[in-house]
Amino acid sequence: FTHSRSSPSCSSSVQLWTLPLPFLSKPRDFSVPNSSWGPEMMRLYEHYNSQCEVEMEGGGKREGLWRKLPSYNRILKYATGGVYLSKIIQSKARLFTRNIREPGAAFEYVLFANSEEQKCVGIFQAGHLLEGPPGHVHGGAIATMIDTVTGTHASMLSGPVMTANLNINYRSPIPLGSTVLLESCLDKKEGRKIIITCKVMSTDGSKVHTETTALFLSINVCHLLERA
Ligand SMILES: CCCCC/C=C\C/C=C\C/C=C\C/C=C\CCCC(=O)SCCNC(=O)CCNC(=O)[C@H](O)C(C)(C)COP(=O)(O)OP(=O)(O)OC[C@H]1O[C@@H](n2cnc3c(N)ncnc32)[C@H](O)[C@@H]1OP(=O)(O)O
Repeated sequence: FTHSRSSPSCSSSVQLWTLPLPFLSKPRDFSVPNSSWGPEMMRLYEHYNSQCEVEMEGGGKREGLWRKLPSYNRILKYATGGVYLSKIIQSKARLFTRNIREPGAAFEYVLFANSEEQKCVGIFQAGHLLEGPPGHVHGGAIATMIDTVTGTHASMLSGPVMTANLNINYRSPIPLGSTVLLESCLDKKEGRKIIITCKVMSTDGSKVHTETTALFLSINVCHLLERA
C-alpha cells in the first residue's frame, strides 16, 4: 500500500517505509479483554483464543485453526501504511464502534478468523448505550456488528471492499448487556462480488437473533481516497 505524502492522490506514490518513525508507531488494539467483559464474553474469547496456537510435541508452538484479528479506532490502520494515512486524511475521523471511551458502554467485540474453513466469528457484548426497544439492542447497532464481521471477512478474502447490500432478518431481540456470537460464512465469490451469510446467535446456540445475506464489492481504495 503506497501513497503520496502531500495529497491523497494515487498517481505519485512514496514507499511508506521511508516515512519518519513516529508515524509508524503500533496502534492500540481494542479487541483485548477489559474490566467490562462479562463471563460469557471472556469464556468465548478464551475458547477461540486458545485455538490460535497449538502446542506441539517437544514443547514448541505452531499456528492454530483460528486467528485473532486486531481492531483499531480507524479502518485505515488495517491497511499496510494506514497508520500514517490516518494522520493525514481526516485525522479526527474515528471508527464509530470504537469511539466511546467508557469500557463496556457500547460495542465490546472481538473477531476471530478461520481461513481453512473460510469462516469468521465475532463475539459481541452490547452495552447500555446501544438501547433500541426498552432493554434490548438497537437494530442499527446489530446491523453495524453484522457489517463489521462480514465486511472484515470479505476484505480478508478479497482485499478492500464496500458493502453493496445487507439483507437482515431480525428473528428475536437481543437483551441489552448480553453477549452474542456472530458467525460469518463465505457463500460465493463471483468476480468482484463476495456474498457472505451471517447468523447472530445466543452464546449457547439455542436462539437465532438474526440471519443475514451480505453482498460486498471489491474496490480500489484509491478511488475512495481521491473522493476525500
Ligand atoms: C471502506 C474500505 C476501506 C478499505 C478497508 C480495507 C480493509 C478493511 C479491513 C477491515 C474492516 C474493518 C471493519 C469493517 C467495518 C465495516 C465494513 C465497512 C463497509 C462499509 O460500511 S461500506 C459503507 C456502505 N457502503 C457504501 O457506501 C457503498 C456505496 N456504493 C458504492 O460505492 C457502489 O455502489 C459500489 C462500490 C458498492 C459498487 O459500485 P461499482 O461502480 O464499483 O460497481 P457497479 O455498480 O458497476 O456494480 C458491479 C456489479 O455489482 C452489482 N451490484 C452493485 N451494487 C449492487 C447491489 N446493491 N445489489 C446487487 N448487486 C449490486 C452490479 O449489478 C454489477 O453486477 P454485474 O457485474 O453482474 O452487472
